[in-house]
Amino acid sequence: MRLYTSEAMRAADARAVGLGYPSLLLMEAAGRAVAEVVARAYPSPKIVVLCGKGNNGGDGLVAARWLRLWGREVEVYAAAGQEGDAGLARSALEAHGLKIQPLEAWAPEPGSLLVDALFGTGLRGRLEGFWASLVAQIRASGLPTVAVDLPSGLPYEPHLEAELTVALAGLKTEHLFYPARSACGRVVLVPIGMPEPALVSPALPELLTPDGMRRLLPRRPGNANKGSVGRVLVVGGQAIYTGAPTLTALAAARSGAGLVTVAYPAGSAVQPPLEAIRKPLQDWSGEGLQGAKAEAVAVGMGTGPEGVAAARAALELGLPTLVDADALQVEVIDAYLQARLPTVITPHPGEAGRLLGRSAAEVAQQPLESAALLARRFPGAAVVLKGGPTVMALSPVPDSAPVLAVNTTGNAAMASGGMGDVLSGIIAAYLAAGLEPWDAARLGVYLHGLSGDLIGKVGMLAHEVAEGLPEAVWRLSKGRVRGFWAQEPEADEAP
Ligand SMILES: NC(=O)C1=CN([C@@H]2O[C@H](COP(=O)(O)OP(=O)(O)OC[C@H]3O[C@@H](n4cnc5c(N)ncnc54)[C@H](O)[C@@H]3O)[C@@H](O)[C@H]2O)[C@@H](O)CC1
Ligand SMILES: Nc1ncnc2c1ncn2[C@@H]1O[C@H](COP(=O)(O)OP(=O)(O)O)[C@@H](O)[C@H]1O
Ligand SMILES: [K+]
Repeated sequence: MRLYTSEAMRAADARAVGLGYPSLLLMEAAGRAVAEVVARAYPSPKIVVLCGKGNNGGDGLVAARWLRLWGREVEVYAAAGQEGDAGLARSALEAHGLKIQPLEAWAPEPGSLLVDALFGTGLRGRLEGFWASLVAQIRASGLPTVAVDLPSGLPYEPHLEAELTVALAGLKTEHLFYPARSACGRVVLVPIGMPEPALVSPALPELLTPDGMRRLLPRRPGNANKGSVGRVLVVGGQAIYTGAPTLTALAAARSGAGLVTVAYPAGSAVQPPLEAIRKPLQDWSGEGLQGAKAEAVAVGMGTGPEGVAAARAALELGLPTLVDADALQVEVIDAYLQARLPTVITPHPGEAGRLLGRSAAEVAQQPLESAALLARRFPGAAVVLKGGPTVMALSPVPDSAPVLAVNTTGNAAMASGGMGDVLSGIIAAYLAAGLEPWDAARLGVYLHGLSGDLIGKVGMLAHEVAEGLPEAVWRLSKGRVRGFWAQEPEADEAP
């Protein structure tokens, strides 16, 4: 599944039409799907559909027809001058005897439900004049609103705020990224019959889906032993961040690693989990790490200024490595890539900003672009730019266009200390289990967020997210996970 910009979705529409798929069929499917979602989510109120001049308005006119045919009380207010498919949708509705009123005549009616079919992906620039005051009037009414495709006005200000948004054919950036995402409310994605070749475009970011991620889960044969399913070495810890490597080790073990070893400065207060092997080090010379039994390393968590020394010591093991936190320095990552080691880097916006020479705020405002820049700067490394949502990027070879992926799990309750350390442990466990960096990164990010969603409450702690991983993996493996865009998420899995 791909993530679209408005432009990319319009291109997909054009490809469908180019393939011979009639656009009126798409509009009919879109409008009917909107009607179905509205009818199910709002069984009783009077429905007021507000339609613009373009195809978004056309979808609203189709939805109004079906809702009326299903016996719902429907009023329609529309801009004048629909043409093409939207014009046909208008005459089809009028053929059923419904009188369409001008948009200017709309006034808020308490108890009604609004369907916002004013603007979708065709909006160019901010709303002004009549449209801006209509948006203000609708918002001031406080009436519940269902948006067709996008809340009108997005991604600019002003825009409508929807309780529910019915995304047509594919999810758009506004449905995933803040602040626009807040205006969408609950998002339900509906297919509209678009031919698959029209939808797929490798240049668009991949959206991590339950099906896609389930396929990446490593199989655990019945005769597995602790040495055969992946052993992880965690290298970190220092005076004040003694919990960080412990959380990473816990998460690696909870992700199925057969053995976890924690290497930390001797004399520090690091307390590895009971099940872990301890490796207290006298210094970061690297000698102390030799002989550690592992198939992958996680380095950098809680090392403070010793991060570079720790990462250089770990580099000598020649293993697939996850580089995090204090080890995230340009010279470290370059050294790993020069050594041709499979590498995953997991910066948060502050660390990414440091690597790119930008501010954390700039990175957080442009996560897709920033992840792509990091991938180009560090070709061969799987880049995990953490955030809500986390974005991943990989340029397989120098100067290659990065492939991008966007996570679809996780929630704001995960904004608390130690969550990143847990993510590092998960990804390291999958590296140790033999997954390629790109697969380990995507699966790890997805499961981390899924475990957080299964808890879903503010105040949850990082170690609880680690403890929840077996349940998250089990549900994913059994096909019991649905994307946030599903019409009816399973009751016991919704946050
Ligand atoms: N084949 C297709 O193209 C399909 C399109 N679909 C729907 O069509 C929508 C896109 O339709 P359109 O491309 O017609 O675009 P919209 O309906 O989103 O908006 C286009 C209209 O808005 C006006 N407009 C643009 N910017 C404005 C601004 N800043 N201020 C005031 N007016 C402005 C344009 O002049 C035009 O009349 C999608 O969001 C979706 O709802 C669906 O029907 C499915 C198929
Ligand atoms: N609002 C949010 N939505 C989704 N995930 C979030 C959100 N806030 C934080 N997270 C996740 O929590 C983790 C935080 O990582 P990080 O900042 O490195 O924490 P720490 O350094 O305390 O371990 C990341 O994986 C991030 O994606
Ligand atoms: K809309």
